[in-house]
Amino acid sequence: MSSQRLVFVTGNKNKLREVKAILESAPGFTIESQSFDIPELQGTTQEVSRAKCRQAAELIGGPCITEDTALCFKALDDLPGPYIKDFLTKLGNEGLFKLLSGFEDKGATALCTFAYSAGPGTEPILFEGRTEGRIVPPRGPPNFGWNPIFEAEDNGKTFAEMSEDEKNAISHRYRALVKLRAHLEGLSHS
Ligand SMILES: O=c1[nH]c(=O)c2ncn([C@@H]3O[C@H](COP(=O)(O)OP(=O)(O)OP(=O)(O)O)[C@@H](O)[C@H]3O)c2[nH]1
Ligand SMILES: [Mg+2]
Repeated sequence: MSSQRLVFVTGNKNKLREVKAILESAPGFTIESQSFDIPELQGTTQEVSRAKCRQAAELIGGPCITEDTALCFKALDDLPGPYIKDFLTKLGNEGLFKLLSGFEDKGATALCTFAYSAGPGTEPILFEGRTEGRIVPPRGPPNFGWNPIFEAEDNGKTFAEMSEDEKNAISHRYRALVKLRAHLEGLSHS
């Protein structure tokens, strides 16, 4: 069976590794990457995702996917949300945990939004995946972003305490990719 080639535009090597592991685990897709750190507008997660993918399609000059990850704290009305990268860079994982020290509710949602553009000038289509959990003092190796402070409801472990396969079976990224894959498989059969 021939596989469909997809260009994933990202500046993040950890994301690329997880996307390849999830999408290339079964025949159907081959992922190539282009490394660009695309400027991200402020707005809702959907506005940020659409703008990022439109710019990526212009840069690539063809079909592509992009991904935007948000970490939403329930007590903070879903902030930091799409601004998590800056918050993590400035506060670190300890600081992010302390942000919630004044609140009983440590609940959080990891939200992944993939955007697919068929090429420059076409409107991106969005695919969202969510993992519910809570923010805890860091546990596990600090190998990727805020993995050590996000404890998933599914198994009570932080993302950092999980093996790659365990994380990739329940993650926000996996749940969004299931939807993207179904969409692309539909396209290739029509
Ligand atoms: O612990 C984590 N587990 C994850 O599963 C995960 N996915 C993303 N992140 C981090 O959250 C911010 C998102 O920002 P982001 O979506 O703009 O990513 P990015 O700028 O690194 O890459 P890209 O925009 O070039 O694709 C960045 O700090 C990422 O490192 C994660 N941290
Ligand atoms: Mg980014």
